Amino acid sequence: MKVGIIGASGYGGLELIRLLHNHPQVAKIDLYSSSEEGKKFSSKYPFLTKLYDRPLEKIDYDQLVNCDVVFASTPAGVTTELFPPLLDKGPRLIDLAGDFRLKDPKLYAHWYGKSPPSIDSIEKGAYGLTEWNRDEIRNAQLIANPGCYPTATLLSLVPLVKARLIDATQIIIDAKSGVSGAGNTPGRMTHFSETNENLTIYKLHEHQHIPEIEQGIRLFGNEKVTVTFTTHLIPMTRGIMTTSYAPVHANVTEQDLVDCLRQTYELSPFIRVMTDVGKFCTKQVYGSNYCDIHVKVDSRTNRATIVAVIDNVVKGAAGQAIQNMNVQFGLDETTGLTQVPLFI
Ligand SMILES: NC(=O)C1=CN([C@@H]2O[C@H](COP(=O)(O)OP(=O)(O)OC[C@H]3O[C@@H](n4cnc5c(N)ncnc54)[C@H](OP(=O)(O)O)[C@@H]3O)[C@@H](O)[C@H]2O)C=CC1
Ligand SMILES: CC(=O)N[C@@H](CCC(=O)OP(=O)(O)O)C(=O)O
Repeated sequence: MKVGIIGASGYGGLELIRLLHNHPQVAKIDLYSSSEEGKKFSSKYPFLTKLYDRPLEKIDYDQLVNCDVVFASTPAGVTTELFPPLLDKGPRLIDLAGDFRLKDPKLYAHWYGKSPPSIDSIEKGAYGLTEWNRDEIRNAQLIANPGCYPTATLLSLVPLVKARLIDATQIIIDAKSGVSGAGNTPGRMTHFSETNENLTIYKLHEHQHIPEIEQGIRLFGNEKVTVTFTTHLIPMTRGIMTTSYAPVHANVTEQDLVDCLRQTYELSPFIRVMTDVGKFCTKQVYGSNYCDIHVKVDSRTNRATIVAVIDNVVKGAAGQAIQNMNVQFGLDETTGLTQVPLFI
């Protein structure tokens, strides 16, 4: 397969390169840049010396149409323009940004503050939460890869909502991310001296992933809800933990929740449901495509605490994007994604 990566120099792009490099079905990876075309990639990133010494290429439709897959890992708004002319021209398109995730263009305009793509192109896109949408993903020309926070949140909550085990109207999600989630563009929020030894709550009640989470719960869990969702920046590089709280319905036990999650994900190689854990942490998935889920019911309050961890740049971005590519090309879902987590 010939693969093109637009936004190759960003964090999502670099992670796509790292994972696709060892993908047995990928023969060639073209690296595109909107600002540094012609620059030798390994002079920008010396860690890629002897691996990617060639120059970055100018974004060029004539070249892109010859790819089997084009990934875009670009800021929101870019693929709204770049992708529609490539639709139905040959390559499968996989977008790591938010442009095509929200089915209602008014929601995209409101939460991202940008003009949405055309309805036609939104409709051609499949929401790429692999474990919940394999059939659509398999046949879609365009995949809207989920946001990092919605990935962890939806994977852990949807089975319990769908089975009507928790009260979805009362869900509260407390989420935390490492700073790589903000990408490699320097900004005040990720400045070392303001991130190190610090904990920041940000985009309070304004986070662009709120409508994506609500849409996912509606589409896959069949419940129309509004959620309380808060995001925090943690002084670490990779990792997301989402901690969700919801009342359990009458006569539902902790074992019912565990059984529901286990049965739902029995055939999903990247979802691990864990019980009896003394410690549950982001490092247990670091560098891997796993999403680990842990659930416990507080018998005093009758509320469930549902925790999920992912690596934001792997399962939350590049890894899930490659998992979706595997589904599209009829490959085993785990192809190229069998990395053991880097725990120490
Ligand atoms: N980081 C993460 O954990 C996650 C990120 N995402 C989403 O994935 C996307 C990429 O994120 P991330 O890699 O972190 O971001 P980065 O800021 O690290 O990289 C974005 C890249 O996009 C390219 N770019 C910028 N402007 C344009 C343009 N106008 N046209 C084409 N390319 C452009 C840049 O490369 P160049 O200047 O060379 O073109 C840049 O390297 C974002 O939409 C983000 O929200 C989703 C899930 C998780
Ligand atoms: C730590 C941090 O800043 N994380 C980013 C996540 C970026 C992302 O996944 O957002 P879209 O793909 O929806 O643009 C944020 O909270 O906005």
